[in-house]
Amino acid sequence: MSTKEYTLDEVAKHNKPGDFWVAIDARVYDLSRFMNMHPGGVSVLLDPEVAGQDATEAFYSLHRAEVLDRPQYKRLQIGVVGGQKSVIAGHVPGQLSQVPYAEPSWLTSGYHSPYYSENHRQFQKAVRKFVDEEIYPEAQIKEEDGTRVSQELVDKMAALNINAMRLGPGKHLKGLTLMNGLVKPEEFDYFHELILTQEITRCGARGYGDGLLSGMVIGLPPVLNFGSDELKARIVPEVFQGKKFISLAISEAHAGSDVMGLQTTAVKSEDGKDWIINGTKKWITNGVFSDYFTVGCKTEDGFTVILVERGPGVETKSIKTSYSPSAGTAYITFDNARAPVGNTLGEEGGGIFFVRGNFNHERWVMCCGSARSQRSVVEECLKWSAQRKAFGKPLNSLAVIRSKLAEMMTRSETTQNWLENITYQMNNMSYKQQAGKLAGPIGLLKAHCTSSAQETAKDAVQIFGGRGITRTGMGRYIEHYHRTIAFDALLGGAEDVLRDLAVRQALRVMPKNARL
Ligand code: HEM
Repeated sequence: MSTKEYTLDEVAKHNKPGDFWVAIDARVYDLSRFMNMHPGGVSVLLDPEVAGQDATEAFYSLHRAEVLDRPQYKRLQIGVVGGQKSVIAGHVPGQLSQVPYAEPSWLTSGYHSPYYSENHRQFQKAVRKFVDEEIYPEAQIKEEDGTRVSQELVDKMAALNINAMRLGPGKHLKGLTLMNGLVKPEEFDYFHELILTQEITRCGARGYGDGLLSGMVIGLPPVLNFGSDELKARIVPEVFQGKKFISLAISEAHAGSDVMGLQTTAVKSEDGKDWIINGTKKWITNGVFSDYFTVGCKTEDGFTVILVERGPGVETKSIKTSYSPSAGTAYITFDNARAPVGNTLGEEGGGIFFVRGNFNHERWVMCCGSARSQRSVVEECLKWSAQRKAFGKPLNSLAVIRSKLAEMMTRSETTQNWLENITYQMNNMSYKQQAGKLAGPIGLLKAHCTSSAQETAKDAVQIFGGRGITRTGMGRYIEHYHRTIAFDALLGGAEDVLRDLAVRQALRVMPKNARL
């Protein structure tokens, strides 16, 4: 970047087509050649208040700050304005946002929390830096072009054991070096995992985010918890190391939340050595590029979960959903596909219990993501309503806008605070206690998260207007959020089903002698 100094008077001399400069935030840009390619056209630039002038306000009311970080535009800068300092705070990788409500209170200066230790804080810093530098840039590209996460990034995540940490605390972390030794495996808890999930969510690329091995997050725990020792020794390390990919294959065209209505069958071969699997699975995240599938099947004794390896009889094809194909969402067909009986996860016929248990963790992870992305929407709306002028005043001078902001902030804060309470319970309960006591609250929290997220998405589009439905430019985050918000509300159980689950669980423990 050139640091050659110019005065505003010098800049003002270059105000014609072919010889055109502007100053933006104390930096001088030569747009002489670019102006004919400018996506916003030439005429806006030739406005006497822009041509050769300090166009900072005009620029930031029409472009995201990141535009100037793109390499092709960075090189348009020829120097700086002498005696002026750049004041616009763009995003600095690894740093916390200073916008109110843009960070959870535990990360906001002057606030306190009983839940997070100094180690959590160090961990958050390291994860944010990694996400901002390594994941965020790739996420923006791949969400658009639809290709899957790069092997290079998967390898970097594996080197820090991020893949293993995304499965939460537990024996699977034993002996691993986590985040270059920042946290000891035995000290890693659900708050570390919450941090990891929330930091990754900040990328704001919903399809790519799911493509970033979320199939592993939900598909590997049944192997870890219920696979034979031989199976675990073979599968788990190669998945953690990012050499092989796995997904959870439960839902079908015939049934989603109604797990007992599934139709895929598994019968034993004549010699009793193999399962023979027939049926289909739909909406399987990461299925397109998975090597392994944790498959829910109807068997003689009920519902059995089997690890099926990609091979003869297993076909996957991409389903076009409203988010990016980089998620690898698949339709899967099993036509006489085989899996050794040793690949049975848990007891034959007993699959429903641990699939339900597995759902708790999956839903909690989704709550972590939902709470964080709502917060990012609040930040976008606070910034936009401060910089956008309507009727000669900033948008936030309108009471109706402030009222929407208040609702959004409330929803974002309630979800995070409830989530932290549940996370604390998880830290202090055994897996079995969690399955018994937290299925209802987690179901309720997830339904709350996703319904409030949908309200927030709707409000954000109103605040951003046309930009909220435009895939590029100022509203791109909001457009994406609004387009993809329904995913959270469906994946891992539909809202009504989860609310009902919570109420039924509460009714089960109602004291028989309770009276008004
Ligand atoms: C370094 C200088 C500039 C660069 C690199 C630049 C680049 C861009 C780009 C990439 C877009 C497409 C929309 C987006 O991705 O955000 C755009 C749109 C636009 N630009 Fe610029 N621009 C520059 C300066 C200016 C200035 C000084 C004005 C003055 C008013 C201006 C007015 C506009 C307008 C009106 C649009 C259309 C916005 C919309 O569709 O909402 N640009 N510009």
